[in-house]
Amino acid sequence: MIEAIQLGKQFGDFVAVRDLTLTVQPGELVALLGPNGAGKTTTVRMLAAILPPSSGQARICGYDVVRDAQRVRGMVGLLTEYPGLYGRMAALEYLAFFGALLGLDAVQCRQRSEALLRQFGLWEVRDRNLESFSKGMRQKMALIRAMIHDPPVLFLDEPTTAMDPQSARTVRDAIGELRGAKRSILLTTHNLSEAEELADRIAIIRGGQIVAVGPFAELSRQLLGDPAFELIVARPADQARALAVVRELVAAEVVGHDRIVWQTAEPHLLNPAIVNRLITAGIAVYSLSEQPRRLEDLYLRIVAEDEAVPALSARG
Ligand SMILES: Nc1ncnc2c1ncn2[C@@H]1O[C@H](COP(=O)(O)OP(=O)(O)OP(=O)(O)O)[C@@H](O)[C@H]1O
Repeated sequence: MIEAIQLGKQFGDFVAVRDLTLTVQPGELVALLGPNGAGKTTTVRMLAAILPPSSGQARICGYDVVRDAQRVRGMVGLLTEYPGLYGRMAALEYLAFFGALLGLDAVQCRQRSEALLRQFGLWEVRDRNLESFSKGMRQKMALIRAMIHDPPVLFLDEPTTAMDPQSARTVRDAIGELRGAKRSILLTTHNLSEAEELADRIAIIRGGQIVAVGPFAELSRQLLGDPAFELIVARPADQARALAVVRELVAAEVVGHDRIVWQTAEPHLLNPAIVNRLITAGIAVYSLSEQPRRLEDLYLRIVAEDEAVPALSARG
């Protein structure tokens, strides 16, 4: 479990992280999102006991990141954006070397290396030097390295940045596989669809402060309002009449050239009524569908705010 309580970091006069309170439960993956310079990496480095906080507290599985820093480092796995790997070492050899640095028993380390290399499809290339690996393979190796001591907490700092789509997919699938029942994972990323795909909860940080936290669906409802629906008529000539029919029941607008859009908290009552009226008016419906909510809309809404928005659903 990861716990941050009013965590803060100052570099000289500059406040990089302020009053950050966040919990990641065992078995949970939380995505920490925010613009460049928002304080994501600084937060991760404090939580991983690499950088001492200026204020507040953080605990990893109950151990304080300052008082028990050494123990905390043994409990976390950290994947950074540009992990340095020793290119002249073979994959298996590298894991043995790294495991020894972490004080792992050689036999256990070898077993765990084999299991992870097999899990990530790298067992066949275990004797190849890492410099011959593709970017996706290297990032998978970095993930295996972060996992070699089976840490209960994993920090993934922009794990797929600057990767081609196929390598990013491979790494994303690997992250999906790492979500053990008991592991807490904190992921920072600029890739919003990645966060949407992987995260149980989203935390958005801006100017060093968390401004929203919660499951995506919950934050969407809070910030983007009621679900939105769009209707397309089969014959373009019917559109003006269809808009008038819909507007008898709900405020609607035309979006793009052919979509009639409205929001409602009671779609199960309203939408059948709209369809009935359209049929009675002899208007053929091509489609009626719910507009998908995208994390990008939510993120831009929050991050683009000029004024500080109050913390939302701070179920830290
Ligand atoms: N060692 C340091 N000394 C001074 N300022 C620092 C230091 N490390 C980070 N900062 C500043 O703290 C702020 C937060 O940086 P941080 O790297 O945590 O942001 P980030 O959210 O990870 O950004 P990005 O998305 O660009 O990686 C930035 O303004 C950065 O310049």
